Amino acid sequence: MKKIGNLNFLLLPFDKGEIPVLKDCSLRIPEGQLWMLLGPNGCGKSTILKAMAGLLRPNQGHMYVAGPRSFVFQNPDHQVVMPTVEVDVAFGLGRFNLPLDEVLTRVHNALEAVGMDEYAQRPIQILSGGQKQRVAIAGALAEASRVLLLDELTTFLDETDQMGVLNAVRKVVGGADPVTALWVTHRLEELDYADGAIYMENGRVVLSGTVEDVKQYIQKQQDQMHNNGGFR
Ligand SMILES: Nc1ncnc2c1ncn2[C@@H]1O[C@H](COP(=O)(O)OP(=O)(O)OP(=O)(O)O)[C@@H](O)[C@H]1O
Repeated sequence: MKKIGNLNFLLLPFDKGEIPVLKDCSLRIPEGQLWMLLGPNGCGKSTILKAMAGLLRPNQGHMYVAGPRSFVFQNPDHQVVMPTVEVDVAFGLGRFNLPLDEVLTRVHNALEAVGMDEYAQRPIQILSGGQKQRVAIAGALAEASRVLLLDELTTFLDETDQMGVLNAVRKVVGGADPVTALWVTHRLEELDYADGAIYMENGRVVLSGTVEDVKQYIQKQQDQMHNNGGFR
């Protein structure tokens, strides 16, 4: 078993039904960093993320993730469901049986961390998609999650909202209390916010390294595709 900072796991061959989706996947993300996970449609990015979050159970192999973790969905309407911002962030704390003072402190700190404190009393339905994503991330932080698993958060967002979410994640990852994040994306411009990147193909991790390494790999793939008339 591998131990890697606060995000420790080893994912061995993993079948979904009869079809193996992830094959010998093992990746490493240093604690307190934001890494991006990229790859063609259907290569297994969301499956890895969901397995790490405990939303999917590998039916072969072993997996180990250290530290409390939270999954943030592509569509915030599937996650941010309470009437106001403050109540939504507090919602997940119900199961911890905390004193009210502590709930309020955690909610305030989490909203501040994602730049949404001044929206605490606002109704959820007036928020933009990116603001809702930041509320979802605040919910994870309030629950003291140390690992954020972020699945294509910006797909439905305009540029302003996209920047708001990227900056919020960057800020919490670089904060005093180390948070580690793995962010699935198709948007190459988002790579510039990352500390490192991983590229997957057909259920395998084919590259894990610097942002520059992954950019070069993608460029090479695109050049090859271009030279082959659009097909690989
Ligand atoms: N519930 C499921 N049952 C069976 N196969 C599934 C299931 N969910 C996904 N798959 C298959 O697993 C493979 C990986 O899917 P996954 O959603 O992880 O890919 P992805 O890289 O996140 O793709 P995208 O970029 O399109 O979101 C695909 O072949 C997909 O069809």
